Amino acid sequence: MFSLKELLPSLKTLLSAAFVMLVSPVVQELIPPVIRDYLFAIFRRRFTLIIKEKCGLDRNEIFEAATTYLRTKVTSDSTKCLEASKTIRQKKPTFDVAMGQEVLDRFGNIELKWKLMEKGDQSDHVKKDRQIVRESYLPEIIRRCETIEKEEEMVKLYSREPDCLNGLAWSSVNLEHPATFEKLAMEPEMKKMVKDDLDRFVRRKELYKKVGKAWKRGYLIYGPPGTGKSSLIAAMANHLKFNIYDMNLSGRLSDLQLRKILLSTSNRSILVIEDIDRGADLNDRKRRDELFTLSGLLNIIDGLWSSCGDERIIVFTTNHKDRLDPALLRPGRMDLHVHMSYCTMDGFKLLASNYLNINGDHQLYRQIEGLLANVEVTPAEIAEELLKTCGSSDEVVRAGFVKFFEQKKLEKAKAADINRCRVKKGNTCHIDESVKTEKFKE
Ligand SMILES: Nc1ncnc2c1ncn2[C@@H]1O[C@H](COP(=O)(O)OP(=O)(O)OP(=O)(O)O)[C@@H](O)[C@H]1O
Repeated sequence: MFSLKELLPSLKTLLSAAFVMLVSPVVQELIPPVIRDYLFAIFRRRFTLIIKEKCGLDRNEIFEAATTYLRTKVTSDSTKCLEASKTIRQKKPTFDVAMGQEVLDRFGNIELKWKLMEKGDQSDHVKKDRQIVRESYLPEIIRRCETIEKEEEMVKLYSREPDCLNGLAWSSVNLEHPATFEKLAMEPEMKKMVKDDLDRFVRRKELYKKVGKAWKRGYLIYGPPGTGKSSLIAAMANHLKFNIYDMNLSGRLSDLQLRKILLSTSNRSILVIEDIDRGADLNDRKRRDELFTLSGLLNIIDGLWSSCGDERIIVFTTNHKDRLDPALLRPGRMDLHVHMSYCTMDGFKLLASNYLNINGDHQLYRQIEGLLANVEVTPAEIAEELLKTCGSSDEVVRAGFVKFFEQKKLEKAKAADINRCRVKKGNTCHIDESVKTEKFKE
């Protein structure tokens, strides 16, 4: 499962930053410096535009677009100090503006100087060219940023930082989860159904408009831990190139706060609410402390998204579908219910092809088929086992799996024994000592 929190940079560092853009008319290179300085002094019409990273609690889209846009500028010779980074999965390094470094840009006949600064380190200049910057240059940067993101096929993962601003602000990292539909072990028909459903959904803007329906789609993904629910969400995001918003519902949130959080999510995104069964108390929260319920949350989302116009996806995940509020399962609430099952033989073959490059038939399969029929194992467990033996001989892989399944069978027998021994007394469960087997007395 991709851990959302670990990937995030400290929000405090980010909040302390702002781009400062100094704007002035371009002075021709050909003019001798003395005259140029003189002209500059006369026609000085510079102004400073401060672009803070946050608009109150919300993300500042211009700041984010500027960061992406300036990445395409900082490799020029004029930039002396860059910040370089490259994660394992990135094909090439990324160069960002370093704190305090100036970056020059031109737009028509105006010259722009960008600087990333600590908050508070700002100065004032005379106002002019403001209109061009505001009405042409900044919209152009946002447009270019969209193009860059499309070309680089960047998918972002947004999370709420619980310790900062009461968890009302989003911060993002690039989603580098490698999951794709092709690599996902799940029922082939179900996989096809989800993929086709997504493709159909994004194609149907006009239809949604025509019938007066909000252009949104809801998925409930359910199944035991380790069956690939998070991997499926990452595969969906990678397939559509949609950003993910991981809506962690822990902590107290009022309707108003919830609205604020939801309003600051962008279009073409997947809003994820994981493990809704864990917040089982969400079902009756309203009655207890006037906070939202899951159904209430869906109502808010319906209301907000009806007016946003662009495509949105919401995904709920749960390990226990049976524990959910029936209001959530009503037809029309979630458009598609997706079951992620224990590993099947098809799933095993796909994982073996991913990890061991086994394609087509293999002698290992006949033995595994028999073993899989008797115990429930998750794709995560199989993947872990394959990782251990990956690169070894067929014999080592086979022996590894025989041992693995024996262990699983033993665990299953143990669990069955314990279940048999359990007797319910009032609200608590006890092991009935009289029927406890020798094996478990220790
Ligand atoms: N269906 C699958 N296909 C391929 N790999 C899988 C699958 N399920 C699990 N895995 C592997 O196991 C890891 C953990 O799976 P994942 O976090 O997606 O499961 P989950 O169902 O979301 O679990 P949880 O309910 O605990 O959040 C994945 O990173 C992947 O390597």
